[in-house]
Amino acid sequence: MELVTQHGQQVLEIRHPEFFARIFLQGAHLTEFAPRDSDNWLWLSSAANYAPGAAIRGGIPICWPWFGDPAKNPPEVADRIVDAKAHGFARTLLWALERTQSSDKSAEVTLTLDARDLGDRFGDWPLTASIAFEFTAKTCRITLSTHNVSDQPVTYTEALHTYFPTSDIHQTQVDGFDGSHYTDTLDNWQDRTQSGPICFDGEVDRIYHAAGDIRINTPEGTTRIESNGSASTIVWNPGPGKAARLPDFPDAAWTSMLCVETANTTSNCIRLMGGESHMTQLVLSRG
Ligand SMILES: O=P(O)(O)OC[C@H]1O[C@H](O)[C@H](O)[C@@H](O)[C@@H]1O
Repeated sequence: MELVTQHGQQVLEIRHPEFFARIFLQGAHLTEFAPRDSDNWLWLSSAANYAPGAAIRGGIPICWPWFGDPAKNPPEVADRIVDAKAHGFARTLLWALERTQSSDKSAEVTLTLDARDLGDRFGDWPLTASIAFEFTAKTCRITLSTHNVSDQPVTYTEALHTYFPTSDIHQTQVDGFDGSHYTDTLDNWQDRTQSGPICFDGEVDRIYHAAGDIRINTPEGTTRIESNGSASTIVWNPGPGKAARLPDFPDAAWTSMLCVETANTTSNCIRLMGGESHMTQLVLSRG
């Protein structure tokens, strides 16, 4: 493992005989995980903005301590938000590298963020976050832990906003939500029920009130997401119109990516009593 400078940022490169991974310390942002002889399991925009304070388009941005538009969050979350950007502040701040460890089979990296250190500009969030990455030749396990360090209840929302590649979004399906309820944010936030696999034909932006065992089937094969401690899943593809409006996103790239986000949001927000913690985990595997 080596800390290097890339695009003017501190980046931890994990060069293991069995796999390669790259984590930006800003945002504790994993942009690449590739077992030996494999492509990157994560999609990364060729037009990504790596400037300090910008969110990298691709990989796994950490949305914390709120997901999405502040105004769409439960009042207990929205009331704490001072810096009214979408998806919280964790994805654009520098995390501390807490621990690294590797063996002949795996590598582990832990980074932390203490929201009490940030000052008034970010509001009153008496929370600490830690993210643990565990890589092997066959899996990528990510655990986001949140701890309420105060003696009062604190409510937050979150997402591990994973970008996946596909060679053709029209031949891509997401399995695991048949019969699940979701909120269609593109249709007045109406509640609907999924029937069969999720298919893509233009913009999709949905909050599924379900999680668990998910399969992304693309022409290249199947990626599996197992989640724990997550009760929401966001499924997003910008379609041609939104893709053209996003500055860090090539116009045609909506056909070669999708996001399936391991989350706790809207009515599945997490309310931590003083001293309590919560863990949200995803495990990626292929085949
Ligand atoms: O552009 P960003 O702030 O990174 O957000 C990218 C996307 O994230 C989520 O998936 C939301 O559901 C989308 O509505 C949003 O467009």
